[in-house]
Amino acid sequence: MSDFREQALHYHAHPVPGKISVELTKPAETVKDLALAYSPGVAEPVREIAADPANAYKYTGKGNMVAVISNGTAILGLGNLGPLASKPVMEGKALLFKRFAGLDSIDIEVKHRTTEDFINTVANIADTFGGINLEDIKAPECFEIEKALIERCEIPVFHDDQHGTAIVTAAGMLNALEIQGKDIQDAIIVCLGAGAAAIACMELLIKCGAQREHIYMLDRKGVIHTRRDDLNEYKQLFANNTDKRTLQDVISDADVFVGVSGPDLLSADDLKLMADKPVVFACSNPDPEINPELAHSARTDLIMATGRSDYPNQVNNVLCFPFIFRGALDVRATAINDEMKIAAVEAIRSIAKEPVPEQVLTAAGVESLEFGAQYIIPKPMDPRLLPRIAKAVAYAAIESGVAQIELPANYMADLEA
Ligand SMILES: NC(=O)C1=CN([C@@H]2O[C@H](COP(=O)(O)OP(=O)(O)OC[C@H]3O[C@@H](n4cnc5c(N)ncnc54)[C@H](OP(=O)(O)O)[C@@H]3O)[C@@H](O)[C@H]2O)C=CC1
Ligand SMILES: CC(=O)C(=O)O
Ligand SMILES: [Mg+2]
Repeated sequence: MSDFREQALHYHAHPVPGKISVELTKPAETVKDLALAYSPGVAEPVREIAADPANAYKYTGKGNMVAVISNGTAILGLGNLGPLASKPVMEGKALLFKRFAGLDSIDIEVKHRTTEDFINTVANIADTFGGINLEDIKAPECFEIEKALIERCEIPVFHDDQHGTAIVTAAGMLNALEIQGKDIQDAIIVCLGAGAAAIACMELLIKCGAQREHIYMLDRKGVIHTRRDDLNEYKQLFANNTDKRTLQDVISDADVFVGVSGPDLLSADDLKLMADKPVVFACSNPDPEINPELAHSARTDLIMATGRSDYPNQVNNVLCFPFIFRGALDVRATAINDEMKIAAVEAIRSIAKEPVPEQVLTAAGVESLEFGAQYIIPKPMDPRLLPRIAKAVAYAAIESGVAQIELPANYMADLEA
């Protein structure tokens, strides 16, 4: 067993199996405590909630609780390995919610026969939570699932692999193109992958200025083009009227490569075909579309990012989902809309351009970090992410009319100081 594999398994197994547990927020030591916590005291909040469901936010943990829900059909880039095998990833997302945004989170892995079964299961338990983070559900079912749940649930429902990934990709991409001296409106973009992450990333890049006709998307069968008759309605939106058919055809002179597909699918020779000063986001986890060492040995003028923690420029939805939910829940938003997503993009982008706090340098094990090719996007442990993104998102929710309560006075002020 490799040393790292052994360490990873040991980390998950000891001192207790798994990565999360439940803690109590109230005393439960005396007879009086138990009388308040359970019978007879618990009947009082029950009656209050039955009279007005909004009281669930006052008397239970609902408002600070996010469910991380998966069916294990697209676990990272490992594929459809089933709900139970997805549990370490879902516990991991719960860990990140708590560590980075103080949100309580529970993982739920759903075994189901039909897409409708899955939707019904989630819709039927949704009221328990303040928000629902859907995770690692493959395309195209993920689109139908998210749409149906948004319609049926009164709390924010957010498919992280779509929108969390898109927000972080857009923030990193706008910064990377700025550093390379390129404009997103002119950029020729190749997107390898045509699933949950790919479709959402490209749609958000278009909202940020990219031209749809400059985007070449590929799935396992090659370029998605207008003469294909096997495209689902989501891929159809990216059907390009072109004679180009292969990755090599479209990567020639491209400015941008976004990989949200699988490991080792982009070769050094492919990379050499790209235009001057390219931007390469090889975001497949755990193994990127091209290894960064190989990419940097192939050319010196590129900006390179991966989804991993152990290389510079980590383009990973961890930079978004804890913080966007924090802001959404703090104003009891009914949805996470485009205005909130764009606010998150701008907040993430701007942090990368400012001096980096000492504690981030220490955690990253480096002496300095400065906006540039090796630092296009903040590190996940940057303490500015929480106040800046949550506040921007909460304000966007209020301004766009989906907030149900006002922000508390001096919101996040102590963390911003
Ligand atoms: N860094 C980050 O933050 C994130 C990274 N990701 C990564 O993106 C990848 C996809 O995830 P997700 O979108 O959720 O999964 P989906 O299952 O929804 O989509 C996978 C897509 O990849 C395509 N694909 C797979 N293998 C190949 C191949 N050999 N050549 C071309 N296309 C291929 C599939 O093609 P087809 O349609 O033909 O089946 C499909 O369109 C994963 O590796 C995941 O780890 C995802 C979310 C966040
Ligand atoms: C990061 C993540 O969500 C993924 O790779 O699926
Ligand atoms: Mg995921």
